[in-house]
Amino acid sequence: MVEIDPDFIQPPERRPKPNVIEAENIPVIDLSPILDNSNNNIEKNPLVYDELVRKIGSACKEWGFFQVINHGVPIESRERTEFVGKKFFGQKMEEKKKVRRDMVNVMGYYESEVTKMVRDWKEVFDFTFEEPTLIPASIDPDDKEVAHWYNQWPEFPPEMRDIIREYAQHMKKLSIKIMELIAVSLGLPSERFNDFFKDETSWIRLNHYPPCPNPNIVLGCGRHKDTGALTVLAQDEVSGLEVRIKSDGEWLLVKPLPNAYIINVGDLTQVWSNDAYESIEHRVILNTEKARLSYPFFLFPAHYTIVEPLKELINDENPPKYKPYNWGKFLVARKRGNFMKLDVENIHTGHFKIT
Ligand SMILES: O=C(O)CCC(=O)C(=O)O
Ligand SMILES: [Fe+2]
Repeated sequence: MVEIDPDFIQPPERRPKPNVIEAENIPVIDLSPILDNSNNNIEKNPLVYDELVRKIGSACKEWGFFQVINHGVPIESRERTEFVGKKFFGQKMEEKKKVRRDMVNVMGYYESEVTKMVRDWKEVFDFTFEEPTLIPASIDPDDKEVAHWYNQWPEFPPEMRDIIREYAQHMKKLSIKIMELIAVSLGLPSERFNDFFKDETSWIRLNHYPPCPNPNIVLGCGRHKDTGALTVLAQDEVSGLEVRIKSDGEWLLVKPLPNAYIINVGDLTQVWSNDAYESIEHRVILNTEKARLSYPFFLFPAHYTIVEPLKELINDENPPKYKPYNWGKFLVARKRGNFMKLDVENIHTGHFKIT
């Protein structure tokens, strides 16, 4: 057996099972009724829209995630993103480290991510959507000073900046469309969430998981939930994403469906909906032969957003299940936690739960 750095080794209860089970029945939702140029669009066919909303609502409730097809994102943009991502990660470490992230430049390359206090077998590249992104300067609740996040664009491949920027626009558009469907499915006006994203802190990550000599005791990404409103995730043809389904707590592998996107309900949607919808735990398993690339877009609101269950969704019978929290301060604390290595657990949404 090849020696593995102990920082990567998962405790026995978090290791992958020897027999991977493929998920069946994951909802696959056809978004063609809401495409700009659809023949079947909502004005022409309200029943089709109602059916779409019903499917989204039930996928959010029963699963906390689903896949979408006919989503309107041009396949060329996705392919170009995957191509430049592979080119970037294929470089020598010394080149990649030129754009390595640190406490000040939180965007860029990184190879030492930690999830739940164990190192992930992966390297990442992070890009913020708005340049610059406004963010609190510190975690101190009384400190009103604002700082800025900028991207660190690599020299190679030179076309990466334009390709990722274009792709990010498609991700934003798709994620807002899905938030609109989620809003309607909760009985709210479709644009109910939109103002939260005016000065958004959304970002894109490229995840590269190299083959691993011992995938039985190591994970590409440890179990976690995504903290934002929702995640729009693309994966290449190599499988690895597992989700922990709600009905029986079993880990199931999400087989790649060509050109589909995986949508994860995030913790924010859970809080806004006062637990009507729940975020889902997921992780990434590895294999000994093939590298894998995935690239999530994390839809995050403006830093000054006070996150709390929506007033329309709470009442005497259904009181708020979360204390309000400031999104920017939370985000800064999380980013800081990323540098605090293996001895402390990172802040998470559960800290605001009213018990
Ligand atoms: O690689 C994947 O499929 C999932 C990655 C992920 O969960 C994340 O980056 O938050
Ligand atoms: Fe995730």
